[in-house]
Amino acid sequence: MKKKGCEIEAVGINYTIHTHKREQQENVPKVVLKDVNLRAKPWEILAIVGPSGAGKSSLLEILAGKVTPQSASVYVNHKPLDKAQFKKISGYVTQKDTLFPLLTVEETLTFSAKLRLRLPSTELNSRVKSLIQELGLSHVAGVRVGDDRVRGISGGERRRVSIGVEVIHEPKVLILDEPTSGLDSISALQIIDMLKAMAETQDRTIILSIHQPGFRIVKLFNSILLLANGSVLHHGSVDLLTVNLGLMGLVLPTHVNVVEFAIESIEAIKQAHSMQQETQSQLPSIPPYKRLEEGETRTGRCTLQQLFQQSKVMDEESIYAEIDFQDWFH
Ligand SMILES: Nc1ncnc2c1ncn2[C@@H]1O[C@H](COP(=O)(O)OP(=O)(O)OP(=O)(O)O)[C@@H](O)[C@H]1O
Repeated sequence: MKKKGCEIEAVGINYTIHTHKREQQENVPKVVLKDVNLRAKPWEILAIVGPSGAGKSSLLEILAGKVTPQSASVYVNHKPLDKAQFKKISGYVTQKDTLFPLLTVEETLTFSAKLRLRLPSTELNSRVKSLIQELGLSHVAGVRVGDDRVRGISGGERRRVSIGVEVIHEPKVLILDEPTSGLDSISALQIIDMLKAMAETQDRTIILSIHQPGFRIVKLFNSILLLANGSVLHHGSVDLLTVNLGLMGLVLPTHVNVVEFAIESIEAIKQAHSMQQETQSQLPSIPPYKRLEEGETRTGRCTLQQLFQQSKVMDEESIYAEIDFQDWFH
């Protein structure tokens, strides 16, 4: 039987908020997201990265249907998103754990199961037990969750419980805001490892945001979306990010992972973009950038800026296909 999954595609997300500052009479508009496009595939992890304030949480909130932007077209398996339907097939784990501190791990998941599933109690209990095992929480099943004031399970275990609450109904899409925030590197890796297994074994599409992922975590991501000031600077594989940075003259230092390096180099990337835009405007022979469609390839010349934009929709195979690299170096 063919495996089923959910491909998510978002096109043209624009989101502006109006903030009110005490000293100002009027609301001040702030662009949070600007023309954001993304694609997330089943069995894969798409990681949204970028400096603080880049718009990561806002983007996830929009994808999870919690916030409505001014414009966006979201498709699930090439069909326009139906919010009510999407709620049933997705889970959204917020950055902060919102759990009842006095309930045990098992009670917490049972409570969530009763709310979300209409199953006879024996089936419900067995679902909870198998999920506890999958989450690696068997050793603390009977321990209360706790919080900052009430001693309970560890921070990493609490994150797992939060994920468990959102996957009890076996959603095809899982959206997580900073699932590793506040965790040590080992616990963070264990969480991403668990999510990777959830993506690969359960046909799940995982979209998460993350701050400063370590080397071993970065290796587990299938795709990266680099955001800065609400704009996408890269959308594609980790290897493609390394290639693109290299083309901009940004050579990855040894012992620094590419995501960390890209975030540190945001200003240089933006500068390279604007230099390319300038060059482009002075070269009328270069055709204006046109977004490539699936399966379409481009022939002839291409500026660095165009290449970088193309990386939002192309994968490694096609990027090397028919681009004349010589132009950039002469
Ligand atoms: N409801 C809001 N009110 C005021 N400002 C907001 C609101 N929502 C988003 N913003 C602003 O929009 C920008 C993006 O915020 P967002 O939380 O999405 O960024 P982020 O990349 O997730 O940041 P962090 O990594 O620090 O969590 C920030 O400048 C933030 O202050």
